[in-house]
Amino acid sequence: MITGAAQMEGAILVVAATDGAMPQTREHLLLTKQVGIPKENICVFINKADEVTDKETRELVEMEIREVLSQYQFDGDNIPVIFGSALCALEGKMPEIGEQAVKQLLDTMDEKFIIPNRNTTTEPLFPAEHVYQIKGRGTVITGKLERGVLKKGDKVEILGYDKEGIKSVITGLESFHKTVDQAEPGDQLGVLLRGLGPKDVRRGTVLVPQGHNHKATDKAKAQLYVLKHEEGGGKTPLANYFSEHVFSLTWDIGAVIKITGKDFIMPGEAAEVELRLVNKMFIEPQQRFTIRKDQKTIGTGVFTEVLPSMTEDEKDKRVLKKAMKAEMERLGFNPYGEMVEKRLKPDYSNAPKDNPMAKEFQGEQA
Ligand SMILES: Nc1nc2c(ncn2[C@@H]2O[C@H](COP(=O)(O)OP(=O)(O)OP(=O)(O)O)[C@@H](O)[C@H]2O)c(=O)[nH]1
Repeated sequence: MITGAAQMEGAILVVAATDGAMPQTREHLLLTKQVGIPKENICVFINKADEVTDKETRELVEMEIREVLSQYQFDGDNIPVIFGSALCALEGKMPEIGEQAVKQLLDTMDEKFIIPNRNTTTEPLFPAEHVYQIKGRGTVITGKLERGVLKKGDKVEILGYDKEGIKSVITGLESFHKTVDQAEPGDQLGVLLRGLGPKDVRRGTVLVPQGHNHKATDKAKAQLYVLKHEEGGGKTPLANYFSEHVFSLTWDIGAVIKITGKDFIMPGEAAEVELRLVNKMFIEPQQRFTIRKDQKTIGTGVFTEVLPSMTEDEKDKRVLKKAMKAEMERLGFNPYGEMVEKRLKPDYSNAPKDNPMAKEFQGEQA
């Protein structure tokens, strides 16, 4: 769900009646909060009801999921919970848990979900999801208009992946195969742009109006929460200079994490960090992000301050390696994995012995 998560305004939490709440249930609830889905806009579909027919087990699964919802500050007592079976719906069997349950799910969403406040007065922001080159017409970017209004003829600029100052004009807007003159926040759009080269825009860049005062940056401060293992996260803490993959809006990119004020972030803990990205991207305060490793969400956070881009020295890989080596020698153990240790050959002779944190890094790397 992660990269698509920038697009979401409501959520159906699907739980198998045979399994109940799993670590990924918690992970997704956290992410649901993280992407700012209104609390009213969530409902639960307990699937595989064909395999769990007795009332008591169903009640137990429902109770458990309501408890988990409450743990994550959702209204566990009142969130709609629907039992059904996707398989029966597909195969046209047992309509009361098949087709009818799916219809009930759709009706519930129609009735209960609120349309989020769509900000039409602020400066537009349109993150690119997909980019197509159409011969003779130009470049089409698809995605969701995050905020503001876009009109045909608007002068826009592309920002992100080190790009800045690439200007264009909107020559057409399309929403669900219909040409429109104006697009509003929340609209799923195709935006046709004039005069762009194939490398000017890609997934993860954003469109903002010309005259904006953003600057793409590769350095920002953020507040980061590291997921617990039970929330689908990793088992090991996060150490200084860890390189991870950061996802925000529609972009995702490698980043080095510097922790402010402490050496590690334990699973279940939050801390202030500085993120140093591989490319300059669109970042603004309050923008949310997640950190993923090996298909797993290990952290979620919010950018708090945009910092000036990195200096050449800060970008220098050798400087980073030196810092990692110094960190290993200061801690007296290696949090970065064998490969790094082999390459950097830290000298532990003057390092403190038996750092209790060392064992936190044994076993599975987060
Ligand atoms: N009995 C039964 N099986 C179902 C139902 N819905 C899905 N399944 C089966 O459950 C299995 C998992 O389905 P997926 O669609 O891969 O579910 P998923 O949530 O992506 O699974 P994960 O990868 O484990 O997260 C498949 O074999 C489906 O056929 C259902 O309503 N009843």
